[in-house]
Amino acid sequence: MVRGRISRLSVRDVRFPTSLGGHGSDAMGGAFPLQHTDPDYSAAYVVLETDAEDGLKGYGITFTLGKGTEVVVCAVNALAPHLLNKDLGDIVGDFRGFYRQLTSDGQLRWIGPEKGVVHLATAAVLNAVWDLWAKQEGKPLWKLLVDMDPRKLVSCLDFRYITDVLTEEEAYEILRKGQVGKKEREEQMLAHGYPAYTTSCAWLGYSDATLKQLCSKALEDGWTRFKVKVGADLQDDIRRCRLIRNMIGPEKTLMMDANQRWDVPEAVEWMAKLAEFKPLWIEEPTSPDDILGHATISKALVPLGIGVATGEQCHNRVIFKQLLQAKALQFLQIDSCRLGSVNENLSVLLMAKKFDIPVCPHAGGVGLCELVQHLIIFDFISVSASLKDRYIRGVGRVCNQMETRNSFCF
Ligand SMILES: C[C@H](O)[C@@H](O)CC(=O)C(=O)O
Ligand SMILES: [Mg+2]
Repeated sequence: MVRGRISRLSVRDVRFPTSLGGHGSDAMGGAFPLQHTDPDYSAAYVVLETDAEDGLKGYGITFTLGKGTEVVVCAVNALAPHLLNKDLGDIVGDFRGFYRQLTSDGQLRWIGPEKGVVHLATAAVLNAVWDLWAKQEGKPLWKLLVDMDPRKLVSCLDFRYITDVLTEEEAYEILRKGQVGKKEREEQMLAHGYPAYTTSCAWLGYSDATLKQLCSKALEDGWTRFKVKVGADLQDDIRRCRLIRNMIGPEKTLMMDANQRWDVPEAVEWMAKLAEFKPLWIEEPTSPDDILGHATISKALVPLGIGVATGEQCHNRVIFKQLLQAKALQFLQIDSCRLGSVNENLSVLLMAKKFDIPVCPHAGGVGLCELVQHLIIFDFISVSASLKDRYIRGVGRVCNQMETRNSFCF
């Protein structure tokens, strides 16, 4: 039973100096060889308190990089009046309405709508609401979602702008069919976790020596799927991809990530040169807003056996809808903090199911690995019922499989 009135919303600017070690570096940003040298992994960290006696708090974040956090914190504070003094029961009782209320704020909508800083702030705030709801129900978020009646679940989602590909009734049907075999899939997740890959050995700013050392360690730890950053300098990419492919051998999976570095023809030409290293996908080959550009790249890379993955900077469900309609991606990468929290992420999971495209969430940044596992475990148990071509991003810890954990955020 949900209870309490939101009595306090606080938001903190949390930063980690990851740039000092080149962790998180990619091909976007300053000119080569500088690259994206200053990604300080950060989060706008929201805490919700209620007047209920249980003392439970809701924790929500959105992932940011360094000083961008200041702007998101400001946007979270601007959204706070929508939550303060509201009953949690009223919020989750009409969650679609509440999502609409936040994304339609008359003065904030102009700097969105449903995109950019204001949408990142919406994600942080709503992530905290979902966390609080799950905690009050005494369940991890994935379990709250898995156990929820499909009618109630679809009532939390905003289908505005996507009904041309997915209506509420179709979403309900997907979830209704997903009830079959749910128990077995839940047991499978609890016993074995979800397949995972690592990016931790091959950030662009790492020296070859660091790459080798981290890759050996990852192999020792049992990892079998590796992502390497590419896109700044072709000869450098060829050397690094050869190095990593030689180390992992021909059977293990290699993914590549260009972080939006290329124009469309350049992406195709560049990837033709990296095809010998057999990447499963090229991630973010060009601007995240260029739907038709992604479609062109996808089409050109099919004969090379390379898929296109994108989504970590995809604004909202509308862009994902068009990426799916345009056959512009083979791997869909939701981001738990860029889309409007669980509400909007679920609508994208359901569209991906309809288009039969595997979802491989973006993670790795502060808190993202924790958040996305709830979404993807729900996806497996209640929506996709498949692990084919689906991988979650892991950091450090357990190899190849993300274990299920207890809370949504921390
Ligand atoms: C700047 C970030 O570290 C970015 O490179 C992350 C990313 O692309 C990924 O995790 O994938
Ligand atoms: Mg990426």
